Amino acid sequence: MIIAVDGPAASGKGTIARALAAHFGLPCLDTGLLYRAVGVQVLRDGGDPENEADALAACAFDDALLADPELKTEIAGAAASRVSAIPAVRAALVARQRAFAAQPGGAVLDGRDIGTVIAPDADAKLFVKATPHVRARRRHDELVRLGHDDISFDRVLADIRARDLRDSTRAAAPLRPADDAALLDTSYMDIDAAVDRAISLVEDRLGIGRAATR
Ligand SMILES: Nc1ncnc2c1ncn2[C@@H]1O[C@H](COP(=O)(O)OP(=O)(O)O)[C@@H](O)[C@H]1O
Ligand SMILES: Nc1ccn([C@@H]2O[C@H](COP(=O)(O)OP(=O)(O)O)[C@@H](O)[C@H]2O)c(=O)n1
Repeated sequence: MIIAVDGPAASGKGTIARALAAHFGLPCLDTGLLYRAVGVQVLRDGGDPENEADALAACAFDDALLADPELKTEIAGAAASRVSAIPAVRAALVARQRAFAAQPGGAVLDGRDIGTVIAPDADAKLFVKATPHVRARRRHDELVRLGHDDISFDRVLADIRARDLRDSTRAAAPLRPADDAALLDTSYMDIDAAVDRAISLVEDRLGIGRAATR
């Protein structure tokens, strides 16, 4: 069983994807980390995240980078958003994501194009959203918790708006809900409520569990 979870920055898709994976006993891949790793690698190499050759060279990053706390910064997020608009970079990362999705038993993947490009035949698709202000508040709180308290709320909000615009207007695999995705607006839900709703929506799609017996 493949579950695709997409949505904009700090909508809660990663939290929901991990909870769904735990609930259904599936492995989970945060695909944003791959793009963040490419973005950080370009910067470390002294390259330009919008230069195709620089970004493509960075796709050969060492997997140890995926666990580096630097990937969580807004600088990494902005660099990820830039490299991810380059079709050759997306192409270089597709096989790894599809292989993860295709493992026996299935998987949960979260990102921007899981339901549209990586796993268009996923058994269940969610598109998680929330208002920019709510997302910026969540991301700012998270950054402060992680010790990155040198960034203002207004800066995080501006970064999120810029990333939303770049991610949804690019030609290659733009951020958009798949036609058959269930929409989940978490603006006024706490984590428990959002996870509970996500499980119900997936069960609904699969025709199992609570939703089927309601
Ligand atoms: N429904 C929610 N209510 C409050 N905080 C949330 C909610 N969902 C996620 N968060 C918090 O917001 C931050 C971003 O969530 P995350 O799942 O990483 O988002 P995304 O993967 O979409 O970027 C995290 O600190 C997470 O704990
Ligand atoms: N499947 C994906 C995942 C991320 N990305 C890009 O990578 C950036 C960082 O993704 P992320 O999921 O780690 O970011 P957050 O939503 O956690 O802030 C996004 O802004 C996208 O530009 C993408 O293009 N496709």
